[in-house]
Amino acid sequence: MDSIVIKGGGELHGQIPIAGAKNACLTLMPATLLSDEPLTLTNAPRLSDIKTMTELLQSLGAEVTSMQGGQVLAMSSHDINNHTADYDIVRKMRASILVLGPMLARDGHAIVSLPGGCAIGARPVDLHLKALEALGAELELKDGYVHAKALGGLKGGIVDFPFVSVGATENALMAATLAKGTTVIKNAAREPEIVDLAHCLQKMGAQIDGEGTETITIQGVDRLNGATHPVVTDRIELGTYMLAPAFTGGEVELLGGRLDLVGAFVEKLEAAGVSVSETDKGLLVARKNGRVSAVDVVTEPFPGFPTDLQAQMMALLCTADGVSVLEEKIFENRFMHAPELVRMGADIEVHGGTATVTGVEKLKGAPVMATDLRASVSLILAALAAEGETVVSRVYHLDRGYERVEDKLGACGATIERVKS
Ligand SMILES: CC(=O)N[C@H]1[C@@H](OP(=O)(O)OP(=O)(O)OC[C@H]2O[C@@H](n3ccc(=O)[nH]c3=O)[C@H](O)[C@@H]2O)O[C@H](CO)[C@@H](O)[C@@H]1O
Ligand SMILES: C=C(OP(=O)(O)O)C(=O)O
Repeated sequence: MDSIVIKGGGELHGQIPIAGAKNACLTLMPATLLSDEPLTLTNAPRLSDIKTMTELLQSLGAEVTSMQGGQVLAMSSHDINNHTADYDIVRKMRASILVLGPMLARDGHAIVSLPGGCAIGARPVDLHLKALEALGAELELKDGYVHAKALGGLKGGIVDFPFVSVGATENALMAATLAKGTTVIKNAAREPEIVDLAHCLQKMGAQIDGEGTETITIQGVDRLNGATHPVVTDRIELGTYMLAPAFTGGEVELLGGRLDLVGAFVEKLEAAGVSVSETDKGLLVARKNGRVSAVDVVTEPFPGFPTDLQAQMMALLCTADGVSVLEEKIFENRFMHAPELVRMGADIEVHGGTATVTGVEKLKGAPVMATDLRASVSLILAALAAEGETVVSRVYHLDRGYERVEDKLGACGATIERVKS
């Protein structure tokens, strides 16, 4: 298993290009199952999760060709010749559940393994299933698999979510594009990845209104055509690298960065004393004076502060001046980075969904273990400004969501290398 070795100290200066969003690409790829014409995605990120989704789609009969080093994915799903998404692939990646809605909508049947929980929480899929039932699907859970049928085809209906779910909104949205009649999704997720999916589906001929708001209305059509679509910028990769100069001092320009993707996060960054400005090419982040200030953070669905940036923000606040309180409202077990940061000298107390961080002057390098995707990168960020050497092990988590992290940070002056084993 590879590890990442970082020697802390030294400001960062330079530019970092931001890739297309993992969480958008993983929902755009299953959309290929809705049409027998080709769907081409440009600006795809080069990540292990994309390879896993490629394998899953290929197992269902889709052709997926990766071009330009992985930045272009040409997909074609002339026929779905296997309607079962197997446990061995689904268990690797929760986004696999997103093939359920499209297969059901196109062919009226699908069998998909339940993804199960993961390190950050139980992560049930009941809302995905209820949404599909509201569109007329009959569902049965057998031997760990969801068996779904809609033999006369899906029918438009009202999908009223009790709380916001990104994944369930995506599954419902894709399924509704081919359902007969009108579907209204209430309390829909408003994440940029949902808007990106809706824009791609619109290019494929879907009739969708209200994406980016709480109510999405879909008028079902008989078939969808092919399209070419660029994957939206990864707001989580963007936020992660915006934090790098906040840890180390210096100035970094994030190429392709957009304020509208990271509004709530930027508010907190500025409150902590970090400056953010727009440039022709993206966003410029600088921390010119001493320590950052403590700030309180509550994670919420978009447009609130994203759960996927909570670990990285906590790492920053470990050396802030004062006491910060972070409340995690999306996932019940998303503080696994806290004990690892404590190994580096942080003062963090976790009670349920709340972490209280009392800033210390400096963290110290240590051997630490990545427990999940965002936890991994929070440890790398912390290590950039820590005294001495940090070795982050189990970085396969990192490779799910960040391409070439060592090259991107190394280009700005960080002392960071991947050690293969
Ligand atoms: C609202 C939110 O911030 N969602 C995040 C979530 O999306 P993801 O789509 O994975 O998760 P959801 O948005 O569906 O989950 C939101 C909440 O709803 C619960 N839930 C979800 C589905 C369901 O059927 N039943 C149920 O109870 C989840 O356990 C969670 O507490 O993780 C992604 C990866 O970290 C993030 O990029 C998303 O921003
Ligand atoms: C937890 C994440 O991804 P996933 O939902 O694929 O586990 C994430 O993107 O931070």
